[in-house]
Amino acid sequence: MRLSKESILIRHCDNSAWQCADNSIAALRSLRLPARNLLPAPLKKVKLWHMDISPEKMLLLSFFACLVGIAHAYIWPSPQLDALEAMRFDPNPFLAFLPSCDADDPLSGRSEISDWIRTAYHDMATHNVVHGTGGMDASIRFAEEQARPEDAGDGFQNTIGELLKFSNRYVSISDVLALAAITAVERCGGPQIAFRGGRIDAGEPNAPGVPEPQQSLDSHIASFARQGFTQTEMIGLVACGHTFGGVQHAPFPDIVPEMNDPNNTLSVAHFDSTYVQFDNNIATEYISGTTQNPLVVGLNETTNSDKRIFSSDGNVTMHSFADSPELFASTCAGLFARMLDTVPNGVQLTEVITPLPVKPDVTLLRLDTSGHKLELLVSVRFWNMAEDPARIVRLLWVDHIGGTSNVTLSGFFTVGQQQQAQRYSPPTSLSIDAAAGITAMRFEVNGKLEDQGGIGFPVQDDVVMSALSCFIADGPSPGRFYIAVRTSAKPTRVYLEAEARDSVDRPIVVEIDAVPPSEPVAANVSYSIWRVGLNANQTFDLFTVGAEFNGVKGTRSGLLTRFKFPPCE
Ligand code: HEM
Repeated sequence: MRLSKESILIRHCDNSAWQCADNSIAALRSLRLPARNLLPAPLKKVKLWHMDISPEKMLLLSFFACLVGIAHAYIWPSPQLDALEAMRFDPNPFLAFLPSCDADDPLSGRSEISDWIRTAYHDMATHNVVHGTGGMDASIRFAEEQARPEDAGDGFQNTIGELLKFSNRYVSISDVLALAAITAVERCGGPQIAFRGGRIDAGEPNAPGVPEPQQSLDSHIASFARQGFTQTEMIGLVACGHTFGGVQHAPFPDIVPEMNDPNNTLSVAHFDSTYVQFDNNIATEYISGTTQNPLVVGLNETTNSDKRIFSSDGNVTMHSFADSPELFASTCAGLFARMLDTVPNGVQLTEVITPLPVKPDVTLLRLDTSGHKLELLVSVRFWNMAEDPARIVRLLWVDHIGGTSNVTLSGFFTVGQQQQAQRYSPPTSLSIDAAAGITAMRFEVNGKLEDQGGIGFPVQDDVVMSALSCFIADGPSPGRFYIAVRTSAKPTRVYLEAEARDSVDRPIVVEIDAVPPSEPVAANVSYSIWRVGLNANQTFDLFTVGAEFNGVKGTRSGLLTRFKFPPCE
């Protein structure tokens, strides 16, 4: 196996073998290999990614796995997909942060999760399907957009203020906004919604384009058409969104009067009677004539936009929603997904993020202070696996000289969103002979091998952090950092990739070069130590290790925090 410069287009294997053939044809074509015996089928580019295995092997594995019906989410590791998958499924600060479905302050009448859903819609609604501009790109974070009458209210500012910090180089601000809306719907009684990553954050505000309540039905139909939705889909999307929240007096005094209600201090007129829950009451109450929706029964007919929209097809769509909560839920799942996947031209979303059945997590791989041992902090998560104290899980790892070592894993506990998952890890970090190193991991579960269909879980130990690194808590410098470079590897550059933000808050990476040792490295030493050259006031918390080989750059570690190292003396 060697580092491949090829990029393979692989499409997630759904359920059918022909779909898989589709994927494999795409991959074959990308490799310029003949695909004579396969039926041609429409191809869709989904994701470009680089693997640490030869593309030919990857292709064959993908194809045969698909043909025998083994659906795979993606091949580990893939830094972006790993990060998106973890944010979607693992317990993490983002999911822990999301509030409950109840009103943020039960007496305010307002609910935070509704803000997140409305924020996602307003971000998307600038899309122009003809020109391919606007869409889910987090342009709603710009004060200029928020100041427009079409974006009245403080919900956008609040949402961005709360969620922006969860974005990073792999999960854009707009990915976070999309996932927040999805999680809000799913947690509050709604259907599962497909989540893709890969949105790209705008560098400036988009052209205006969010519909407003006082506008005519014709202009709303035209507006949704510009966004890429038919009239029927418009009715659906508005009903799906307006199953949450309501209209607040402060930004819309002409629609909702001051209520002077101690149980609704912000004077919010809700769209339905269950405004913190996803259900079809928005439709049943509308059809039964009991609705209090301020955009249906508001005193000012001009601003009754929901009334005009819902009745625009003779109430056919709303009747169908009222008759079937299941139809409403499945329609909303599809429409929300389309809304969130509406992106500017040129943005290539990932495949739908599904949980990896077996997912290692290399928290840290570093050379110890003696220079003779590699310390590996690793765990593995098995998705949809029930608890079983009698289960025996082993980690086997392969080294550079053809040896295999193993350790029995323990300390499992239940993790995961939506389904049961089990995480196993060695009792302590593994101490690996530095000369032998590590090239790949495999797992054994009650004797059954888990190795990604034979390719194993590759580990790169050519450029790793050195345990000589240390952090400074409060100082102009974040610490002193050293990178260990395997003597057999000949990188042209080695650097830290520090997480930072650009002038418009987009996550970026700042490369900080490391310098090689000035003295020649002794022949019997496995790693040379490179020193990272920090400028004054160059601060960061999160970083990865980067290396360049003959002009090809690659990230060599998971996201590390400088606090993983001891304080500097
Ligand atoms: C013609 C189209 C639409 C119009 C005119 C419209 C209008 C409004 C208005 C005036 C509000 C009150 C905002 C506030 O008081 O802060 C609101 C709230 C809301 N809208 Fe829409 N909307 C439309 C479509 C949509 C769509 C398609 C979605 C989502 C799919 C959506 C989701 C929401 C949500 C969740 C709220 C509640 C916000 C909260 O309670 O904080 N809306 N909408």
